[in-house]
Amino acid sequence: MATTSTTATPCKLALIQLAVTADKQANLDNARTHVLNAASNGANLIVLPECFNSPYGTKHFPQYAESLKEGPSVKALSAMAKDAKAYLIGGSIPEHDPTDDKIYNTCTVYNPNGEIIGTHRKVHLFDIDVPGKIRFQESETLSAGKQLTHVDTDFGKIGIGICYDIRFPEPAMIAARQGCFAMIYPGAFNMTTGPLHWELLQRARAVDNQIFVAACSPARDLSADYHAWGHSTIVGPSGDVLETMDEKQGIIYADLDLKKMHEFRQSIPLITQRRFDLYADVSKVKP
Ligand SMILES: NC(=O)CC(=O)C(=O)O
Repeated sequence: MATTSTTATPCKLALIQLAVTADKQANLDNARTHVLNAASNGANLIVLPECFNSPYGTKHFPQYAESLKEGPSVKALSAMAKDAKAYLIGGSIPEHDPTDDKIYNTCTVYNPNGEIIGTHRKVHLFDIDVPGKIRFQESETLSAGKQLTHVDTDFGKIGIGICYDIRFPEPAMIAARQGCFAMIYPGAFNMTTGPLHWELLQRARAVDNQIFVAACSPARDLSADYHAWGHSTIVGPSGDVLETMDEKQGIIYADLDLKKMHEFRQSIPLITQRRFDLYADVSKVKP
């Protein structure tokens, strides 16, 4: 297992639970106001929700999709990170890739100079059918990403997933074993799966891997087609909820203490107790 640094810069994480509307420019402006607000409160790692610039829905994705090179959202996010002088995990946006003419659910990540340091396309599409509750088929208009994403920051390495990606333990396991100290998921669970699984999955990914896990949702809008659960949450490496919130727009903060994470890993030393003679180390399996 790769080691996670103990001497990294202190990290103050902010999750921004944004109220998303049908007006893309208004969403970008609202994101900017909140990112600068979080930075003025000392946050140096700031996260936006899944689909923060568009309503969440398969019919909306083609309409709101934009190219990362030409579209307004990447430009706006880059300026936000630069002006906030903070790392920014830019939620996700419907991305149109002109090279293959496909649409992806894509998260872009920026350093404090406003440069893109990572791009994650949702790798597990949200295709579910819970009779009488919710049917959602992202694959009607979206294509799946083809790679896992880890970004290097002054705090250490961070793994990125988007929403449904959290249901699959392997990406978090691989990230932790390759030295990431956190997994961050912009996400938008709903009124059926939110109460059942939102917090449980974050705590599971955290406690299995002894890493920080955070998931950042849009605020709930009962006038929209899709009702987000909200409850953006930050979980510590022992599976403890550090901060959480209700369904309304707002910001939560937590100091991510890597020293405490390493102390906890020494108390319960899963890292040295694994039995790779009995099961595979997925972080080493060749695709
Ligand atoms: N919206 C998602 O991608 C996932 C979700 O809501 C769930 O897994 O539940």
